[in-house]
Amino acid sequence: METAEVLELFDGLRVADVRDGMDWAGLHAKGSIGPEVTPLAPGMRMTGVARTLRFRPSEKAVPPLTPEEYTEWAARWYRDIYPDRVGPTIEQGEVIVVEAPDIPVGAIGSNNSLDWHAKGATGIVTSGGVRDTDECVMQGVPIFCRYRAQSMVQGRIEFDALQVPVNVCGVLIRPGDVVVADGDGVIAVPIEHAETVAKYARQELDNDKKGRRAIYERLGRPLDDTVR
Ligand SMILES: O=C([O-])CC(=O)C(=O)O
Ligand SMILES: [Mg+2]
Repeated sequence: METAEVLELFDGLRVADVRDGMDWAGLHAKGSIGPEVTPLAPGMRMTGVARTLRFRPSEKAVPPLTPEEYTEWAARWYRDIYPDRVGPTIEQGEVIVVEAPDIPVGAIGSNNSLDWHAKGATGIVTSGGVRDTDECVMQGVPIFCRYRAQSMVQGRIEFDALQVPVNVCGVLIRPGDVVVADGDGVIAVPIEHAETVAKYARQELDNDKKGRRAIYERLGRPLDDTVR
């Protein structure tokens, strides 16, 4: 299925609707990432097709270096050990899904998140940490993460793999799966179930709109997009 088709299928669906669609498809135990992964700021939401990335802890010792030497050494880490492999590959409508080791590193920051968004990513989800968070919130690129972290990657984590099945807090996400995220968290839909899940998610959303619209009308409350 083309990414544009997936985006159309899931357009406007809330995480709650997609969760319901997964249940209708018999996938009760699948897809929902736990409440430890949250949006960086209220109101962030995204839908897209997964492009996956995995980082791993580094076993390399940081040698004794002068601050001047450190500048060169740190640049080399980006060049040789932690190159941005995902940036050049991003296509419009993708969510960047990052499996990161459980160590306090801000592998996602205001720079790479904005760059990936400019290249077409609708947002980012990571099992790891984010830094520059005030700037990330100001920039408004949807980011869903498990924690905030201060440290840079050098001496701590390495690039491991691109476009492999990843584990995000116990949920398997494969390249090409559908990822939907909003204030309720993040859910991943196996691409082979996308049509069925979206169909019944839409049924739930339509029913919900109808029900809430009737309450709005009873209250004389002006209609908004959530009930139209
Ligand atoms: O440099 C990094 O790897 C993370 C970061 O702070 C940014 O992208 O702004
Ligand atoms: Mg930064």
